[in-house]
Amino acid sequence: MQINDVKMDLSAVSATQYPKEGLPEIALAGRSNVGKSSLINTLIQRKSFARTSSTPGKTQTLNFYEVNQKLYLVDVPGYGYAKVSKKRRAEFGTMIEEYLTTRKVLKGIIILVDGRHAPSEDDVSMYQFVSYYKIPTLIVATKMDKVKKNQWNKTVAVVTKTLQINQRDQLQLFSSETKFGREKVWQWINEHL
Ligand SMILES: Nc1nc2c(ncn2[C@@H]2O[C@H](COP(=O)(O)OP(=O)(O)OP(=O)(O)O)[C@@H](O)[C@H]2O)c(=O)[nH]1
Ligand SMILES: [Mg+2]
Repeated sequence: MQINDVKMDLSAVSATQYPKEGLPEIALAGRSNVGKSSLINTLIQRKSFARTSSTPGKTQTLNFYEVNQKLYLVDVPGYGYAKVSKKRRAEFGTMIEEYLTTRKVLKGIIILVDGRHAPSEDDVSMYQFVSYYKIPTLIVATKMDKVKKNQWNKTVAVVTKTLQINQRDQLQLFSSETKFGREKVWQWINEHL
């Protein structure tokens, strides 16, 4: 997809701060440091529009990025970050849950997992949560530039089995380094708006 226009619209921690429900939204979730903000930058072809960091816990609010005046990509804070206090983690949980369960214009969610490892318990919980609410989901296994090509089938098998991906959802291998999978992710997004 060609990107003509991106705007970082706003950051929100609760429903009163979300943008008015004009455009469809696609959210990105996953463990801290898995590469959510990097995926957004790859999709919109900007190097560091969404702020990324090698230190986990960079994204701490729901960040709404408006693309081509057509949709919002919503960067969600990462889960499973051990250094965040229990209280803070509970607040994050509430913020993410509120967004995912109440947002009418949410059309789909992209859950990122690290293609180098089996999905974690947190990943499994997250996927079960969105499946329960029947939110259309694309699983993206990222950092595939770090996985040898002859292991890619194994990544597909392990991620599919661990998450028990159901038939209405899809899995896409991806790399923000090489941009592998970018068009396929856009295709899924466009099919779900
Ligand atoms: N090799 C490689 N590194 C990646 C890839 N995607 C992200 N990274 C690196 O992983 C680190 C974390 O990336 P972010 O995009 O900030 O991760 P995030 O999921 O937004 O993290 P939080 O905001 O903390 O939840 C950075 O150092 C990125 O450069 C990828 O596809 N390949
Ligand atoms: Mg981030």
